[in-house]
Amino acid sequence: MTENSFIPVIDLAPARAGDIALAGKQIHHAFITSGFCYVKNHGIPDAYIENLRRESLDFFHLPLSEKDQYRPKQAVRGFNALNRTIMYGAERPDYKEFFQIGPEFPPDGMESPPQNDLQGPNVWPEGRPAFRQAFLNYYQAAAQCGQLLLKAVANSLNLDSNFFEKKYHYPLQRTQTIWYPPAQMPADTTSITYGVAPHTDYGCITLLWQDDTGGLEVQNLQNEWVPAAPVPGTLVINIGDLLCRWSNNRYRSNMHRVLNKSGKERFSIATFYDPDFDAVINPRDLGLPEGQASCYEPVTAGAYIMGRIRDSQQKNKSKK
Ligand SMILES: O=C(O)CCC(=O)C(=O)O
Ligand SMILES: [Fe+2]
Repeated sequence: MTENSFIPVIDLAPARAGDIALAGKQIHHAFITSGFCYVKNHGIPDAYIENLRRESLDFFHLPLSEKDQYRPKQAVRGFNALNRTIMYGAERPDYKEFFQIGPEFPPDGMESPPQNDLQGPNVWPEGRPAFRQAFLNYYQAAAQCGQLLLKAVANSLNLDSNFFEKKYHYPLQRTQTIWYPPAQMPADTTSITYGVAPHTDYGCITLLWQDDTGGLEVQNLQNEWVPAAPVPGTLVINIGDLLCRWSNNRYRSNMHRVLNKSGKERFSIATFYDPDFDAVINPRDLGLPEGQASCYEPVTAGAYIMGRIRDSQQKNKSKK
């Protein structure tokens, strides 16, 4: 199989014009095979990407002491420094910094406290209104693209095209700008310094913009690592463990990793576009093929994602 058919490029232009069927068919093929595809004509304006890239790099290039004022107080919002995230099962922390935002809660003008651990106010660097605006513009455009992709996913599973809308009233969308400094080999060179160690994503669907540096790799059907090389004008889309579970394992949540061997910095923007905290994830609702039993009990999206986050924190603690 060529890499191209393993991670196909899907044109979203017809879907954006209202014809979802072709995208549905292509997504079905991609998600039962690699769990990955590229999408072009995704609807996120180039200017939004460029503005967020420029604003984020300006921020990441600041001294650590300045960036660290914006470290998360809750819900991983804000600036996360180098060496502070470690993937489950990994030897050493990921060699990346990232800045994360999520849905603003409580919404402007409301006083109520956050109702769960994934909610909370965003953290914004002081004196950088253009950073905030660029982030919010991208965040909203990524949500629109996420909604369109989920229509295609619904079509791909022969569901009503609005199936996921009912599960996405206040989605758990997390958008991160990620900075991979030029990698340095650790003194102990027996283990590799990953930008992101091998992992699967926790949630339903991930939308990733990557610059032209390269370094993202995906496992093929022989469990070998193959590059998901940058394709100009596209996003990389992959599914996570929650959609795999929801689809009763028909769709593949595939292992991937980042190895920045370029000797240069790398920049990417990841959006984890996940359902409402309270959305019930029940494989039976996605229509089980004839004769297939459900492999999983229903679970809420929030409980599942929080459980995965807690699990990884505990495993990492017990490693130390
Ligand atoms: O930066 C990338 O290319 C991928 C990042 C990723 O896989 C993640 O953050 O889950
Ligand atoms: Fe990932």
